[in-house]
Amino acid sequence: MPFNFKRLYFPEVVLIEPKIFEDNRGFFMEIYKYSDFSKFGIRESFVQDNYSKSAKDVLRGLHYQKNPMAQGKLVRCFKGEIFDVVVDIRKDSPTYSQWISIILSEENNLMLYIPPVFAHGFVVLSDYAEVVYKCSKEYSPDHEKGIIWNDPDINIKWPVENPILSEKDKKRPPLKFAENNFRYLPK
Ligand SMILES: Cc1cn([C@H]2C[C@H](O)[C@@H](COP(=O)(O)OP(=O)(O)O[C@H]3O[C@H](C)C(=O)[C@H](O)[C@H]3O)O2)c(=O)[nH]c1=O
Repeated sequence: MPFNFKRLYFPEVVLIEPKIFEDNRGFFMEIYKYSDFSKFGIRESFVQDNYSKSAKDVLRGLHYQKNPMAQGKLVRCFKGEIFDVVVDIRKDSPTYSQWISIILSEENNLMLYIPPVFAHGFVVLSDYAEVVYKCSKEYSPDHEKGIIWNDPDINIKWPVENPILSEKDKKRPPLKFAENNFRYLPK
């Protein structure tokens, strides 16, 4: 099995370590394979790939898309290092408004699977970070929503005090006013 899957504190969120094949030329790794992922329960088909480059201290997030365009994401940081954050925004979830973080980096090659009912964001720790991620639904501006990065009700311990944000992200609402119809469906 070329992947090692590990469920995190939110059991729906999965950390994936690809198997790296190194030789005198360099390295090779599979970064997604439907048959292995679906065996582990990640059965979503991905329909869009995204790629962003950000400078140090840039914070992108917290974002999600509303149903029926809610996006599952498979996130990788292949250049640099990011502090990646996932927030449970299901109002009926026992872990509602809680958050987890993981370092994704060029060094650790880790990937994060985030199901559609979580908000996602990251802040860049290295000089630059390049992030690619697969999405299980296409981008839909009409369904695109966000939550303010420093919402006191979530209280994320970001490792960057004054992050660089888009104008749009500066004006995101707090979680309590964030529109979503996600429901908690225990595994
Ligand atoms: C997300 C997206 C954006 N765009 C356009 C819309 C804007 O004109 C421009 C920048 O978009 P935005 O500022 O929303 O990009 P990010 O802040 O990197 O958004 C992403 O940041 C966090 C980390 C996420 O998890 C989401 O995948 C996504 O929301 O690209 C598109 O054309 N297609 C897309 O799929």
